[in-house]
Order: sequence, then structure tokens, then C-alpha cells
Amino acid sequence: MKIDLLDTLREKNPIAFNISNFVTVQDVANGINALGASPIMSEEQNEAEAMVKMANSITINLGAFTEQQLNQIETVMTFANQYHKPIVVDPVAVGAVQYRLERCNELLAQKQVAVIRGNIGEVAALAGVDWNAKGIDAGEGSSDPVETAKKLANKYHCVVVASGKTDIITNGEAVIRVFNESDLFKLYVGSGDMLSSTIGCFVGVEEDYFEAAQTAVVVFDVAGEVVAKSMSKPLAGSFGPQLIDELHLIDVKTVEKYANFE
Ligand SMILES: Nc1ncnc2c1ncn2[C@@H]1O[C@H](COP(=O)(O)OP(=O)(O)OP(=O)(O)O)[C@@H](O)[C@H]1O
Ligand SMILES: Cc1ncsc1CCO
Ligand SMILES: [Mg+2]
Repeated sequence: MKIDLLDTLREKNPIAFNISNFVTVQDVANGINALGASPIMSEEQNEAEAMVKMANSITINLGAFTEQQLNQIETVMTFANQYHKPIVVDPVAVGAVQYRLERCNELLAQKQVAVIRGNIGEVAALAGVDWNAKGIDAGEGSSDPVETAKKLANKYHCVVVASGKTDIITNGEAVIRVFNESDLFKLYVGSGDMLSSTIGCFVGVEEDYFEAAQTAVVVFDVAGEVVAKSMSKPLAGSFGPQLIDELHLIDVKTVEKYANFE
């Protein structure tokens, strides 16, 4: 695993164009800014081409889109493919809302993305695998998460990150599992969105998206684990800001020391 990519990210300070959702946009901007990227958000169709040309990567969060925003998302993805800029998609709640699943599958069928990052309920829905998702949460199911993630990666020829207690990263063949974790992630609603946008930062500096996604997951998970272990009162409300602080502080040595993957 290329943990050194964390230094590369900070040297390059990539412009990370994010189409976020209104719930977590500020955590995403502050989280990746603290990490060492330069976030920019936009919901305006008329500046889509300029945004894509300027950006090193695009992260598209489908957390709360309107019909108008969907048109902008489609335009942005078209330009991103045209200008060869990597796209990360976060398919929020596609396992729970049929409308979202259909729109997301349409986008993924028409455009090439670098990485899809969702919880296992979202990944299963896109892969067409049986699972009971619950709103924005993963929910429950008995299908094999690794086979499910691989199926989705092969369906859309991209890297898939299926997050959960164990995070699974696959390019459809090889699989890496990351075991770093904390229960506090589940209590802080911006965690998943921040993880997707962190992956967005790393694909902006590393052309091997499988490597980039691995580093992003390990850095993010170790940051959360380090914070949770250091808290005298491990509570949800203060976890978020401290996670942003740790994304600022974390270095390659710390990640190497605590990273737990195979
Ligand atoms: N059960 C769990 N125990 C520990 N860590 C978890 C657990 N589930 C998820 N995580 C961690 O939380 C982070 C976000 O992943 P998660 O699967 O919760 O995304 P999500 O469902 O999209 O979250 P969000 O509701 O914030 O959008 C990941 O870094 C993952 O490792
Ligand atoms: C709670 C919530 N609702 C739509 S998006 C979002 C944030 C998690 O993605
Ligand atoms: Mg989510």
C-alpha cells in the first residue's frame, strides 16, 4: 500500500471539486481542506465545464439531489469523462429509495467513474444483490460483502469501496480489507461523505485508482480510530470536529503505525 501518497497529496494540494449534499457539505469541505486538498463546491450548470477543467478530481455525492441538480451532475460527469478527470460517486441511500437507484444506475451506465464508495447496502443495491438497506444506513443482509463489491466493480469497470466495520476495496479482482474502525463513525452522519471525498482527493494525485482508494481508506479510518481512542468521553458530537483535526495532524508515520489491513 502506498501510504506515502499522503505526502504527495499535501505537496500537490489538489483541487477537489465536490458536488455535496446540504447535510454534510461543511464537514466535507473542512475535512479535506484540513487533510491537504483544496475543496470547491458548485451546483451551477453554467460553470460545470470551468469547474471540471480546473479540478484534479470530482466527487459526486447523491445524498439529496433535486431534478435540476441531477442535470448539472450529468453535465459535470460528461465533461469529466471528456477531460479525463477521475470521478468518485457516493450513492447515498440507493438501497432504500428506488428513484435514487434508477438515477444512479443510469449515470453509471452512461459515464465512466473511477470509484464508487458506499456502505454495503448501497453497494449491494447497485450490484443487484439482495440486501435490506435502511435509509442512509447499510441495514442487514446475508450476501457475501466481498463478492458483492467485486460484482459491482466488474459491472461498472471501476474500483468499489464498500465501507462498514471492515472496509472492502476492490478493482473486481484484487481485494484489500481495512480493519481500523470506531463505533463513533456510525454516530457521526458526515463520516461516509467525508470518506468518499477523501477518496476523491487521492484519485486526484494518483492515477492508479485502486491504490489511491486504499490509501484514502486507511488514512481516514486510522484518523477516526486515533481520535476515538484519545477521547475521555467518546461522544458523537465532538467526534466530528476532532476527526477534522486529526485529518490535519495525521502523518505517514502514524498511519503506518496503526494501519490494519490485508
Ligand atoms: N459498524 C462500524 N463500526 C466501525 N466503523 C464503521 C462501521 N460502519 C462504518 N464504519 C466506518 O465509518 C466510515 C463511514 O462508513 P459508513 O459505512 O458508515 O458510510 P455511510 O453509511 O455512507 O455513512 P454516512 O451515514 O455518514 O453517509 C468508514 O470509515 C467506516 O470504516
Ligand atoms: C442524512 C442525510 N440525508 C440525505 S444525505 C444525508 C447525509 C449522509 O449522507
Ligand atoms: Mg453515506
